[in-house]
This record gives sequence, structure tokens and C-alpha cells, in this order.
Amino acid sequence: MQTLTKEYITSLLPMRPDNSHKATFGHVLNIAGSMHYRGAAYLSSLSALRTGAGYVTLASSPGVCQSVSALTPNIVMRPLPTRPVIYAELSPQMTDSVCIGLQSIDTESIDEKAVIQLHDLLEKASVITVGSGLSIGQSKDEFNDSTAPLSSMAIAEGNHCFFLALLGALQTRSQSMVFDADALNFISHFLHHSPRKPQTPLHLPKNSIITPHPKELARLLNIDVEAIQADRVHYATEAAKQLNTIVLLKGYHTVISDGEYAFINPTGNNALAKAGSGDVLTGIIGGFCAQGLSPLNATCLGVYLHGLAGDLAAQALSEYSVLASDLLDYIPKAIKQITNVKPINV
Ligand SMILES: NC(=O)C1=CN([C@@H]2O[C@H](COP(=O)(O)OP(=O)(O)OC[C@H]3O[C@@H](n4cnc5c(N)ncnc54)[C@H](OP(=O)(O)O)[C@@H]3O)[C@@H](O)[C@H]2O)[C@@H](O)CC1
Ligand SMILES: Nc1ncnc2c1ncn2[C@@H]1O[C@H](COP(=O)(O)OP(=O)(O)O)[C@@H](O)[C@H]1O
Repeated sequence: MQTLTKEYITSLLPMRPDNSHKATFGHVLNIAGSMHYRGAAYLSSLSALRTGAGYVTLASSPGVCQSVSALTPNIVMRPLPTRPVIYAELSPQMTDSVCIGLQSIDTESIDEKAVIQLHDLLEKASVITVGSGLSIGQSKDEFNDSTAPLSSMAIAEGNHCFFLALLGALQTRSQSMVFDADALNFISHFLHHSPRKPQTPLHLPKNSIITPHPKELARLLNIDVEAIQADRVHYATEAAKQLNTIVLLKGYHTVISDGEYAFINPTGNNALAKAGSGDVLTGIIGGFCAQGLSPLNATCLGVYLHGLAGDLAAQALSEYSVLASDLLDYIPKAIKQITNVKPINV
């Protein structure tokens, strides 16, 4: 187990040749966001550009694409077809969001056939990031409860069907891939709670990275979150072996493991404990993968810089006041700090 050092991290930064163009620095396909989590699509897309990717395409529902393009002109949009809501409880007046009991259901779920329309982008993207704010459509505990009544299982599954179709299409691809947030919840559901039990063990595509917080890793391994927190390096390593992937276990002193080696990140602070900061991290890692770094190196560099951006933001704004969107402005300062670029006095 090693702690990441500034010297090691600096050595991982990708080159920026003068004789270059946007394709030199790679294309991130970010499949993210849903009606209730538009911010996650924005944060994960923009942070990839801030980290140096040449091109970012956001593939999401039309509503998400519209919202994100209203906030920034920097991201290319690929709106995907949505599927009609199939359950009977809907009244005609309900258009965007539907409340059944305490649940708020996303009616803009992406059609699983959208995967066919994504074929060209799946071919040409340098890296595919999936899951930030993708929406499971109901409470996670209910989603992961196989004893839930059939009536609730019939209620919107968010982007579950789309994700499973996508995962099938990704199996044969060799680009780096980052699976975050709800992508991990879909995988946990498939592994442990699906009424149709998987026939064969689930394999993530090669060159993949997963970015669970402790509860997401607990869901993936089907154990208690307390057990994970009591032995973070062991469980990150175990999950990396089981799923044949790079594991980034989030939290204070984030752990990164490829199943053989484990790294501990020394940067970051409680300012990062704010909704959306994990979405920024996904984009950062995607941005470095796009520039040609291996999944392990992109993860180590991304985690360190994300934490450093949080440290610099906390110094300037206080640990209380940092927003996930502030991190976007501190990524450049973190990069400058590790490259020892002196600030220019104007
Ligand atoms: N602006 C946007 O659009 C945003 C969109 N977002 C998107 O929303 C989606 C769902 O994300 P989410 O935050 O609602 O659910 P999730 O992270 O599973 O937390 C649920 C429960 O899990 C627990 N828990 C969490 N962290 C833990 C930890 N470190 N260690 C231990 N336990 C931990 C905790 O439960 P408790 O411990 O309180 O029982 C918590 O209440 C996802 O796709 C994401 O990308 C968000 O990024 C926010 C900004
Ligand atoms: N107390 C803390 N110290 C250091 N880093 C933290 C702390 N709390 C959260 N983080 C970091 O902030 C990010 C939170 O990600 P996540 O839990 O996925 O949130 P969200 O889903 O809201 O984006 C992770 O990178 C995690 O390591």
C-alpha cells in the first residue's frame, strides 16, 4: 500500500504537444443525468473539459441536454429517445414528474433502443463515462430489495433497462470506461437482487474503473457499510479482483486498487462532502483517460487533483462554503500547483 505523492502524480500528467488539435486530447462520451439529476450531467461533463479532454459529448434525455446546454456552450449534446411510461397510475395531467406515495418517478427514462443510436459514439469515443445522475427511478433500498412487492417492481425502473442494454454493448469495447453512481446501483441490483438471476458472473468491460462511495461498494459486495469502512483497503482490493476492474473507494483518504496494488490519496477534506463532488471526480478521471492515460494512472491522478482542488477551494472559500461547481474553477489551480506554474501578476 502506497500513499500518492506530488512527485509521482506530476509524472503522470499527460503531455500537451504544441502541434495538436482537439482530437489529440481525446473524446469523452458522458452518459449521465436524468430529470432530477441534471446537475450531475453538467458537473461530470464540464470537469472532463477542465481536465484537458478535447471534446465532450453528453448523451442523455432531451430535457437534460436542454438544461445543460442552457448553462454552458462547451458540451456537445446527443439527446436520446425516451420511452413512454408504462404503468397505469399515471393521470393525463402528469407530464414530467409523477408522485406515487412518497416516490418521485422520472418519466424521462431513456429507451433501451437508444443504445443502437449511440453506436457511432461508442465506436469513436476515447473513453465512456456512465452513471452520474443516471437515475434508478425509485429509492435505492427498494430497488435493491428483492422482497419488494410486485406492484412496486413494476413502477418505473428509471434507466435500468437502458443501462443493461448499454452494458451489453460495452462488453466488447476496449476503451477505458468509468462506472459511477447509479451505474453501480444497477450493477448491484443485477448481481444480487434481479428476479432474473445472472447465469454467469457479471464481467465489467476490460479497462474499466468503478467509483463507489462506501455504501455503493457495500451494495456491490452485498455486505455492511461498517465492514467496508473497517477495512477499506481490503475491500477495495477484493472488489477489484472480483469484478476485474480498477476500484476507487471514495471518502477521507480515498483508496485506489487494481486488485494487486493499493494507493491511498492524501489530498481532500470535508469540503468535498457536498452533493455533486463525486460527479466532478468522474469527469476528471474521464478527461485524463481521454488523453491516453491508463485507467489506473488516470484514477490516481484524478483522485489526487480532485482532492487538491478541494483543498485549494477550502482555503479560499472555507470548508463550509465550497460547492461542487466551485471545484470546476479550482481544477486549473490544482493543475498549476502540481506543475509549479507560478501565478502571473497582472
Ligand atoms: N446536482 C445533482 O444533479 C446531483 C446528482 N447526484 C446523483 O444523484 C444520484 C443519487 O445520489 P444520492 O446522493 O441521492 O444517493 P447516494 O450517493 O447513493 O446516497 C444515498 C445514501 O447513501 C449513503 N451514503 C452516501 N455516501 C456515503 C458514504 N460516503 N458513506 C456511507 N454512506 C453513504 C447515505 O445513507 P445513510 O448513511 O444516511 O443511510 C445516503 O443518504 C447519483 O446518480 C448521483 O450521481 C448526486 O451526485 C448529488 C448531486
Ligand atoms: N470528508 C471527506 N474528506 C475527503 N474527501 C471527501 C470527504 N467527503 C467526501 N469526499 C469526497 O467527495 C466525493 C463525494 O462523492 P460522492 O459520495 O459520489 O458524492 P455525490 O454523489 O454527491 O457526487 C468523493 O470523491 C469523496 O472521496
